[in-house]
Amino acid sequence: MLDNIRIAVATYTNTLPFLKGLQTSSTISSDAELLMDYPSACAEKVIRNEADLGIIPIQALLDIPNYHIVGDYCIGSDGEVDSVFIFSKVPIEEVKVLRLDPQSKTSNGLARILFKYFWRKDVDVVLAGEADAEVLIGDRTFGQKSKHAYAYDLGACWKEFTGLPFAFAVWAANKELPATFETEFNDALAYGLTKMDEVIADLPTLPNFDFDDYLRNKLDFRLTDEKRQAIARYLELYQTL
Ligand SMILES: C=C(O[C@@H]1C=C(C(=O)O)C=C[C@H]1O)C(=O)O
Repeated sequence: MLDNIRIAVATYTNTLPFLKGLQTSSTISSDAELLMDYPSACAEKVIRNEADLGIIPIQALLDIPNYHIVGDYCIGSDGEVDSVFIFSKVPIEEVKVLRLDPQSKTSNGLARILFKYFWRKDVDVVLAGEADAEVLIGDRTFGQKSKHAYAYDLGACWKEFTGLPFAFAVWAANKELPATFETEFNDALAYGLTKMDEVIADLPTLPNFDFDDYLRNKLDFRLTDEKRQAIARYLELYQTL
């Protein structure tokens, strides 16, 4: 039995309903420690065993031996997600250099998958420096869509490519966890999602971004069979890059 379970939680708005549930649950607050960071850093913590479970970008599942997905929820969408983009100076068919987002794992891989198999186009991929297009995820994209010549929503592009919804990140552990903990954990996530009104009421107002629409309509937190299919498809394609 683990005394103090370490949970890596993303600092993005899309994780706030889950965070509310985890902070409200007396069992989770007494048995667990919440470690807050951006998504790629949450993954590193679980990979390096500095956390026992966390919200894991699905690409990083490939780096966690014996991972197991915990519970029935994810950060996903069925089409447009409104916080995962390729912002570009030119139309997608003219992109030569693509810059990745250091805070992302899944969406960086998703952009490369889409270039290769959906747009069928070779691009140079860089981690920093000049580029004609960039991957950008999370809160840093809010209200930015109209400021770029071209914006491609990767949730929408994936749906057009596969006909499937998508799960960008899932709750996953790097070890066996007590079944009672996993049940409490999943119940806490479910409870947090019922508190959406409170989560939204606490958010600021942004000129070009609708938090209500984002959290209630664009994001889809249920880890359905179709999303599990999407994860399997993504991981298969990622390994051919
Ligand atoms: C929809 C999003 O999903 C995120 C995208 C991730 C990624 O690209 O690695 C990881 C975690 C999720 O929070 C987002 O944060 O905008």
